Amino acid sequence: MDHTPAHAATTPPAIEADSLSVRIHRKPILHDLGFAVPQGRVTGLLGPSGSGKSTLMRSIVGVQRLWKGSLTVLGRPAGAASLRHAIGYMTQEASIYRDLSVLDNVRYFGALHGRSAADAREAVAAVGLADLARRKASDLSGGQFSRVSLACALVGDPELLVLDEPTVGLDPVLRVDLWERFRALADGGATLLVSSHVMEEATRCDSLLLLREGRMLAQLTPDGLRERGGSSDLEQAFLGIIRADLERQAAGLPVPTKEHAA
Ligand SMILES: Nc1ncnc2c1ncn2[C@@H]1O[C@H](COP(=O)(O)OP(=O)(O)OP(=O)(O)O)[C@@H](O)[C@H]1O
Repeated sequence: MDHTPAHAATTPPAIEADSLSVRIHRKPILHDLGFAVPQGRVTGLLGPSGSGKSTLMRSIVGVQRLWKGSLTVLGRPAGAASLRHAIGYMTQEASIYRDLSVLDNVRYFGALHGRSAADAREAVAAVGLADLARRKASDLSGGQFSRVSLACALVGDPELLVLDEPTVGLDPVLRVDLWERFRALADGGATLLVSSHVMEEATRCDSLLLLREGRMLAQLTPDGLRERGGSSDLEQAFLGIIRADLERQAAGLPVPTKEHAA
């Protein structure tokens, strides 16, 4: 199904990177990335463990210092103070208050964005925690805990949602519910950047960014991935692209870093 909104071709990208490099403790982590995340769509950020997904997300939300290149988010440099209310960010390690209830956590984050108690209840329900709204966060399971964190990112109704592995540890039914919610948010105009290890989730995205060892292997659609990777199975297709990249490296050919497809 084509989820491309009619305005997508004419609107500027929500996120644009040009020759972006990041070092941590002088160690190069992201290498000369060039890509564009379209507005009002769901973009999946996929890559093996350690490929740099979280580092890239931290760069986008403005908590990671850039070394070289540029990173523009909603038309402003990443990290600009004015972006604070426009971005919802869910980290891998849930950052919520353990001594507050589920609802109070979400109300607190909602209040920072001027949202009402009703908005907080709605966000709690959206992540399937309505029955546990009064439970203290410290008494939740790991999966429930991370869902509170997701509700905190959703409650501000931000223009851009950056979600670092939001479906890890969730049962399949809730996983499907959440992807439907992400789709509805994008249909309403929000931009979502969602990282995942699970290639099956890539089918739910409009656009995919494939990272490996800090380099952008490709930016394409799920169909483009199947075609370029030579398999209808997305996992196999990703492996096909990695193999082709390794062969290119072994042959001493230049390594592509910039992708502006999809
Ligand atoms: N604070 C740090 N100090 C040193 N190296 C770091 C630091 N943070 C990240 N790295 C390194 O940067 C690389 C990318 O890490 P990152 O967490 O961005 O990957 P990831 O794709 O999100 O991995 P995962 O899927 O396992 O969460 C890894 O090699 C990691 O060891």
